[in-house]
Amino acid sequence: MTLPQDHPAVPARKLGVLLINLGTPDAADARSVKRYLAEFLSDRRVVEIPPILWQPILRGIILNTRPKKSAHAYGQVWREDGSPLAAITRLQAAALKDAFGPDVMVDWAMRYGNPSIGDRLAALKAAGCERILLAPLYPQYCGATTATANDKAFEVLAGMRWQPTIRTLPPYHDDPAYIGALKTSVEAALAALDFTPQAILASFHGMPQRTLELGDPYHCQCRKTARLLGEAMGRDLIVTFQSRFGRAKWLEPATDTVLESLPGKGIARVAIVAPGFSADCLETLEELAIRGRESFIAAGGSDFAYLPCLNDSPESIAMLRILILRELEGWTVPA
Ligand SMILES: C=CC1=C(C)c2cc3[nH]c(cc4nc(cc5[nH]c(cc1n2)c(C)c5CCC(=O)O)C(CCC(=O)O)=C4C)c(C)c3C=C
Ligand SMILES: [Fe+2]
Ligand SMILES: [Fe+2]
Repeated sequence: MTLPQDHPAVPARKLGVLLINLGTPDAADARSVKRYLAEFLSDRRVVEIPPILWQPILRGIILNTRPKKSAHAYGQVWREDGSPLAAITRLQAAALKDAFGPDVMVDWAMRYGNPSIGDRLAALKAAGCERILLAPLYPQYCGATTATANDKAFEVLAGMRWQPTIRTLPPYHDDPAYIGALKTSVEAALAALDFTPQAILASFHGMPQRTLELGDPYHCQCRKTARLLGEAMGRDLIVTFQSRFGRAKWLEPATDTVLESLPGKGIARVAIVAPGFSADCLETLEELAIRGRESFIAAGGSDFAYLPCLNDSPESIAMLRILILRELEGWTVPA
């Protein structure tokens, strides 16, 4: 879109972009994981059970059992520069900073844990950003991810006497820039394999089935992403949902169930990609790449490849730059 002649561009203002992802513990130990899970699983956008019923279960059972198990899982994927999710989001912010130059400040935050949305919003404001784009890095909109990230930012803004002006990044599940970046990334990863997969799974994080019935667009947006990616690649993808949590019915089919069923159907060579995660994390590196592989091979599979997320690859940064620039339109000053 170009601005009409009689509608001049706004004067120069310092612009800020805050990349937001889910959150992760500060360290791969049970104490840190407990602190992180307590915050995450107390979010009413994530667990929609009334607190009077849920908090005793969370405090009495889950926070006494899960942290140790999860800390072990985090330990298997932890990097020298920290939790993969945080390390990769930091790299994405640094690459975008280079891509935008000095007129746009780029920072990053986590919805749960550190660096917090409150601290980073305050830092952008203190650095003189009068206009800030909140960019939750979830291609598919979900109340439990996109909405709660924005809620937290607006909660922080509610405490500011002089608020910056705010925009939010829309979901980009069907954006040609995103589908194109996925196609480039997946095809490059497939070309580097030493086997030819008979099937490719597109595994998305699951959600309770009830959220679909209540009108959350997440499930439909996941399916649309997979359809468009499949069309772009000229082959069908098997859509599955992973990381089931709790006793309620979750979206199906479940990634683990499908993986284990494939060898029995004559499919012994698979590749799996997780297009809903903008950065690799516990749920991809441990649940898919380690446990998924183990269960597929144990079920009789012969070859398994986990294809990485977009992360800070050149195609990912080029895509994010396009999506972000579009939202900054009218805020930017023509060169
Ligand atoms: C990408 C979208 C995500 C949706 C939708 C989502 C929903 C959701 N998740 C849980 C419970 C857990 N998720 C955990 C980790 C986790 N989840 C996402 C993304 C989505 N979650 C990411 C990126 C991560 C990885 C974090 C990391 O540190 O690498 C965990 C913690 C790990 C564990 O103990 O297994 C839990 C718990 C629910 C209940 C939910 C929707 C209702
Ligand atoms: Fe999750
Ligand atoms: Fe998990």
